[in-house]
Amino acid sequence: MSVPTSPRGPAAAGVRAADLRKTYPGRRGAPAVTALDGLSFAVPEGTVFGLLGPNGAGKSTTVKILTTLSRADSGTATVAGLDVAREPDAVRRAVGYVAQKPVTDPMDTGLENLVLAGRLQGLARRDARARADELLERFGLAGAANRLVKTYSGGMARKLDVALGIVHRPQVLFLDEPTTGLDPEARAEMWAEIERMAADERMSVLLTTHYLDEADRLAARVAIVDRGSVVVEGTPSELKDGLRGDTVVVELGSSTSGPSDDGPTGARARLAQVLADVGLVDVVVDGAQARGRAESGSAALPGLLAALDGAGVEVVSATVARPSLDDVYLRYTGRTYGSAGGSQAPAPTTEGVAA
Ligand SMILES: Nc1ncnc2c1ncn2[C@@H]1O[C@H](COP(=O)(O)OP(=O)(O)OP(=O)(O)O)[C@@H](O)[C@H]1O
Repeated sequence: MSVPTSPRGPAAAGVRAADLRKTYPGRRGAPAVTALDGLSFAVPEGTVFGLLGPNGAGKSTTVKILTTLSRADSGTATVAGLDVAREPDAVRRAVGYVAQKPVTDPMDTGLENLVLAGRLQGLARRDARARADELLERFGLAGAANRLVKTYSGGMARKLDVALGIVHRPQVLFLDEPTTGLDPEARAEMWAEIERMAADERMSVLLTTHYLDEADRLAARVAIVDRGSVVVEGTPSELKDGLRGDTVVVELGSSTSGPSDDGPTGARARLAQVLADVGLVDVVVDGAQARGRAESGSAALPGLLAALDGAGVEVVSATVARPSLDDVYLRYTGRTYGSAGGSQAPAPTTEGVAA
């Protein structure tokens, strides 16, 4: 789980960030904000790397520095072997960036969008057309090449965004939330394409995502960022295997958050305590779900259900599973990762009991 520190190690051609620090000055008398506080990680060439973290953790600031849109106060970073502070123009040519917001023109066709992007990257008209055709084919958009982008489905439009980001054959691709809002089929297609780009073209991909299953499936390595630094880094398997025992998840009935003398927060705290009392660690109660880890989930379950019953808590279901990246995230940030919206659950709805 270590972060390579050699300035010219095998990771040099991918991405390497070492001890990045960045503070934004406070506006109108507000205190300064430390966005990055010694952040380090390395993306080996030709691999997908997942950068995960709660809102405000410093992911966007990191990507801005690596794509030369912002400068670090201190620390060093290389992208495709190039120093972002000393060789920004070369870095810009070496990277592709697919933002969350579409950059396509909805009133142009897919083909027109791609040809224009190629021309803007300095390709001759013929080469831009050839590259556009190649990318349309590859992303399964050839049949829709001459349709206005505004008629594309969400999945097709997102694929076109990614195609635009790689028109100039970048060595390193920054992908910000590539599948947010896509249906399962479109997500699966996008995943296959991302895997192919990394494997077949030795492209290094830095993925920021709010879907932990996406990071688990796609990323060779992930880093969890919190408060401006990497709190843990490794392969998804390493990180999950690093958590001992099983995860126990209890879905609670609607009566659970019912009347309570000290309100819902007090009810959640007491519920968390019930789980902790039967030996569960890293306990969190979040909405209608309570979870924690036990050395043996199946051994802990009868006692847990009896304790919940004794406390008058209605249980809808209880499951035991191997730890997931959600559990890793919770362990290292102390927060759960929200599902669709992606941010951590707001503090007041979550009640935890530390290990
Ligand atoms: N231009 C800015 N001026 C002042 N503070 C900023 C600026 N940009 C970011 N910040 C602050 O720096 C911290 C890190 O923000 P950053 O956007 O890098 O986090 P993030 O992990 O990308 O979050 P999100 O997932 O919400 O995009 C936050 O506290 C944020 O409010």
